Amino acid sequence: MQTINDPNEWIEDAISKKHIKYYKYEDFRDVQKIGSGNFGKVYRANWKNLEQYFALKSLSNLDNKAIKEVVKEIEIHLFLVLQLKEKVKMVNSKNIC
Ligand SMILES: Nc1ncnc2c1ncn2[C@@H]1O[C@H](COP(=O)(O)OP(=O)(O)OP(=O)(O)O)[C@@H](O)[C@H]1O
Repeated sequence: MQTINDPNEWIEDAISKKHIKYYKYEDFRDVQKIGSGNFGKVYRANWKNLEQYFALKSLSNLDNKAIKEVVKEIEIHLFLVLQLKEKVKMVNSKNIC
């Protein structure tokens, strides 16, 4: 298991390499708490002028364990997005034939 020496540095590095997209907190509005988990609280919010809701997660303690949880969640999201894109491609190719 890889050890992360400085979680803040790890996050900054992931953002600069564009592995993680950075959103300014001030661009979110109508932030409302919707739940809490082992790593912190979860809020729903709108971003900029979009009506769509986003889930914001605040980590109460940014340590190695929390970072690994963040990475795991990003991997799950990426996997689901890729699966969805494949399904859309399949539907589109069926419609073309
Ligand atoms: N994307 C989301 N949309 C709506 N509600 C969410 C979303 N993510 C989290 N929640 C709510 O916040 C709660 C806590 O979520 P969170 O992911 O922090 O913890 P968990 O998955 O329940 O447990 P753990 O802390 O062990 O990962 C969830 O149970 C759910 O009610």
